[in-house]
Amino acid sequence: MNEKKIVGEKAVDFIKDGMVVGLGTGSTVYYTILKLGQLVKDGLSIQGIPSSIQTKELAQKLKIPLVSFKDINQIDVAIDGADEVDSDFNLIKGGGGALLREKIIASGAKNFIVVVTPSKMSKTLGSFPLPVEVVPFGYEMTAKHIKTLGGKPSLREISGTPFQTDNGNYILDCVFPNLSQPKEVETCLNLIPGVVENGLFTGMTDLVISLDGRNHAVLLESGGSKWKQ
Ligand SMILES: O=C[C@H](O)[C@H](O)[C@H](O)COP(=O)(O)O
Repeated sequence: MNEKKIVGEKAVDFIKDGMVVGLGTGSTVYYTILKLGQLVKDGLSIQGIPSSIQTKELAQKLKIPLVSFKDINQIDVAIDGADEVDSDFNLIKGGGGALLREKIIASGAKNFIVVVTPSKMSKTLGSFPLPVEVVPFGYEMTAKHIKTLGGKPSLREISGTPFQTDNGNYILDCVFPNLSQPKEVETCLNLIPGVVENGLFTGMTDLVISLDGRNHAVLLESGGSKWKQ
């Protein structure tokens, strides 16, 4: 049984003909995109807007028509995975380094759906180190400023060289002992010179798709949901 496939595929139930769909990044939304590719092949007419080069290449392979921001007025639905989800549906994202483009897309979407396996759900955020995208120039100084907020940053590296995002930036993975006030931390981090964006997505999620005890997809709506049909 593939948990990611069950929750990922369920999200396509919310996609209708003619929609502009924000396509997230990662191994869970991968199944959403595969399913969308199948539906497009069968005649569904949508336009996708990808949140990473990886997703763009996948969508192109599946022949999902893509648009750019200059050609659209709004994104109808964005679908994405997450690294951690709290009880108010605030998120930590960016485990794959795509957080900036993902946040631009989610913030421009009428509705934002998050697809996660149950292991990602927690009462309070903080088990997953918070990814913060920073410009390479002076990132050591940016890291010092993050420490004053209580975070312990470490530069993300691949085989000894800094990981680079699709935007040419670095990622500092920051352990925060307490993320019970995620909105505050999200705002304060983005005020630090050198920080481009951080992986806290607060107050953005309209619907979480996860699994129940029998491994069936469940739809969870937050109290503050702004879900619009
Ligand atoms: O940068 C990556 C994204 O924020 C992903 O959506 C997140 O890391 C979850 O990915 P996955 O579904 O592979 O766990």
